[in-house]
Amino acid sequence: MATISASRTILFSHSSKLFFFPFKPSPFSSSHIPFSLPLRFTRPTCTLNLSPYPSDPQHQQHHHHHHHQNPRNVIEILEQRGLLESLTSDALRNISSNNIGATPPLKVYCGFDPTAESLHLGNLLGIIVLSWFHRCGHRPVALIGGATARVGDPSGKSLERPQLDVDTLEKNTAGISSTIIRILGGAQNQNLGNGYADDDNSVVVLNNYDWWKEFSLLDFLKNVGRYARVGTMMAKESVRKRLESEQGMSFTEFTYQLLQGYDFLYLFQNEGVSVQIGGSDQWGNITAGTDLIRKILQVDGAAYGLTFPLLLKSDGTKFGKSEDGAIWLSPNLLSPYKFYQYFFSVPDDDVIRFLKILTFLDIEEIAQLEGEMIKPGYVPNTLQRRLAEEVTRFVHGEDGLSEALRATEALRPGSETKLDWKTIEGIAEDVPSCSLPYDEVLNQSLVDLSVSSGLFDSKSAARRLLKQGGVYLNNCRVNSENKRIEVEDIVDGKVLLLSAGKKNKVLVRIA
Ligand SMILES: Nc1ncnc2c1ncn2[C@@H]1O[C@H](COP(=O)(O)OP(=O)(O)OP(=O)(O)O)[C@@H](O)[C@H]1O
Ligand SMILES: N[C@@H](Cc1ccc(O)cc1)C(=O)O
Repeated sequence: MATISASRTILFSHSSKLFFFPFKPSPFSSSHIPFSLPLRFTRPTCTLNLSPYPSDPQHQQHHHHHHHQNPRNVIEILEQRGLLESLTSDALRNISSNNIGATPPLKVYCGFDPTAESLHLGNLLGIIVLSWFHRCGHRPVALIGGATARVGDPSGKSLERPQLDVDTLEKNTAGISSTIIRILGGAQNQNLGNGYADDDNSVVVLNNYDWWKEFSLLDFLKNVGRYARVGTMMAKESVRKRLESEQGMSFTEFTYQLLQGYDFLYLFQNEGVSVQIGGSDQWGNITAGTDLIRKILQVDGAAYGLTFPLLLKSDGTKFGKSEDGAIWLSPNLLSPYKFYQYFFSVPDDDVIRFLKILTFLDIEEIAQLEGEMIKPGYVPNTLQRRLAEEVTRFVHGEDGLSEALRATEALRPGSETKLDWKTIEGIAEDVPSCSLPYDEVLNQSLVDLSVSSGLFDSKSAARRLLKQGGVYLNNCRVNSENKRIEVEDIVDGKVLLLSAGKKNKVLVRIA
């Protein structure tokens, strides 16, 4: 919670200064005063593997020599893994080779509109691509679209987005920034005080509301709108599609591409950002930015766009938030256990593709795993387990992964893992549950509770299984027929888990 409220205060506390025009010609000028202090979150080098190789130390050693001799290019890596759809210019390949001394690091940005409380698996691709740039020595910048979320991106949407109120936007912004910081910056190491600690590992998080809130309509029309051609704007897929639809398109949504376009120009000029990345549906908005930079700043070939393909399920549908069962990245909306389970059960057909796109495992190692999959004696779900571990660790950290593993083990039929509150919470949704008042649980006989909680239909059935040693309380076998519930049986004073045999479980919550 501390993280969320801290980043929230800072994200909204800037007093932006007025816009100044004309634009400065050089994006790399160091004399500019930023409109607002960006947040930089630093993590120590020891926890972040900045090499384009996996975190496995053996592998790193193995590749170390080769790595120095033949530094790898982030664009090649993305291409190899199925993470590259389009580039605005092939010249980006040349300037993005691994920068050990050779070329200066690039600043790369990806924007996220706070239209939901949490990011989802589709949005994770942007974070992963930012992380690949980071691992190859470049600087990632995450932009929260506090302003653009008020307008609504028509890209890939057949209907106008609903208007969000300010409270919702702020809540969403807090949630999304804390996720990005947790994943890319390491929340426990965030450096809230001295914003400009400019070391290699810092992750910058900005909010575009900071520059849009003071921008007057007349200034916008004069300094941005004048350079945008309506014909070009109408030709964007996001606009064409919508104009064909019955609902049409509002002027507000029509201007979205110029807001995102100007963001790129702003970041290019004030933050030295020269690359924008996004899903393939963002192509129109990204090129709006490179166009504005060319026309307004009169610089050619200095700003680049890169898109990645949308992540699809094997049935061809997109991972998003609108359909049910969204894979949320926030542990408040989807427990690390559930998140882990999702990847543990992906079909064999998807697992290799997902390992390439969603993990940082070496491509050679993935090829080797693929080979094992078709060998006789392959234990089903071995690759899924690896996938689930890697993705859960990246998104929820080592703690989140062990929480997921503990819950998985606790739910295994016949498990005897000792249960703590966190583990029980993690599995709660997967087990039927009931609520009973404290005094109907404490001092009750286990036989009575097994019936009142719905685990058994009758006391005689409960007694029979108890005698056979088939009844478990919090995953421990109960040996006495006369067992009564004691204070310490109620985990954290809130909950206990009853099991009949290896599979039937019921969670008793204190009402
Ligand atoms: N499945 C995906 N694969 C890759 N990128 C995605 C995916 N889903 C969303 N994105 C990226 O994240 C951006 C933000 O998506 P956003 O959250 O606005 O929409 P969504 O959740 O995809 O929409 P929907 O509400 O239709 O499910 C998209 O513009 C896209 O670039
Ligand atoms: N339009 C992007 C978010 C975004 C917002 C502002 C930007 O400058 C860049 C990207 C999306 O819908 O995901």
